[in-house]
Amino acid sequence: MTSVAPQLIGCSPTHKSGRLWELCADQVWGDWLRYSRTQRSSSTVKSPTSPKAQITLPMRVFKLLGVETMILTNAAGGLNQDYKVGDVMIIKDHINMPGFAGSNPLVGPNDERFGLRFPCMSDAYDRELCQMAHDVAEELHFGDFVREGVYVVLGGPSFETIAECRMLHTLGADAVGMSTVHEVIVARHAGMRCFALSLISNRAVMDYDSQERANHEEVLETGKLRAKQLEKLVSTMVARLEHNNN
Ligand SMILES: O=P(O)(O)O[C@@H]1C[C@H](O)[C@@H](CO)O1
Ligand SMILES: Nc1nc2[nH]cnc2c(=O)[nH]1
Repeated sequence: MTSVAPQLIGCSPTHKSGRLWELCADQVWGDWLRYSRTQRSSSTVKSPTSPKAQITLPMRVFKLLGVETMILTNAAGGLNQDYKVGDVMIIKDHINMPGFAGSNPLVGPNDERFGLRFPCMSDAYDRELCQMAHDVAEELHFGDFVREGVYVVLGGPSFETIAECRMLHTLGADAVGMSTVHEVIVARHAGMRCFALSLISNRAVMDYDSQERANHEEVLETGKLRAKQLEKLVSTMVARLEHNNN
């Protein structure tokens, strides 16, 4: 899901134990399966066990564990021409491109225990947490590589064509990737606060004369270069959140 593991906030060490995780996953998963079997036998309602519902199941498990705030990270290609490889983008908003074609993790029967049938997404990324990230970045002297922008998700796993990159940039996206948005939609549906960062691991190729080619090796290399600083940024935010909660 992410190049740097998603951070769990507000969870005691016991909560992170594998066994408890399995129990919660079993419970949620079992409920889903039972529910979808009933729905299938009595109507034409779509099964909730779509791939997107499956990959976002951990968000619901986090919710059941009492997690209130989600911090997610990803690697993304930079569409914004001012961005450099190694920049870190605070995600202020997203474009759910698969959603335009009806692929949304919430497609299927709505489980009212988690949230509304039609959840709002205009407040998907918590503004207070974005501001906290800017403040922490300044304090850590990371200001010169921390940005804020719009993330667009595509289905992957192929990287984009030049025409696609140009189109995405025109649509208002600053970075393009393959994850995070589905998790944020499910987390917001369940009422969790969300904050997300993109590491700009490569430049999206926008020019037919360019010799640049998106490749996974560069993504991994950039991830290694910034890992320590990203860890510092996120762990400082977590400490501040814990302090503010006490
Ligand atoms: O952090 P994510 O998982 O979004 O990373 C992107 C998608 C692929 O895993 C990888 C491609 O290089 O980067
Ligand atoms: N779709 C997409 N995902 C990425 N993940 C890291 N870099 C990229 C990219 O250029 N495009």
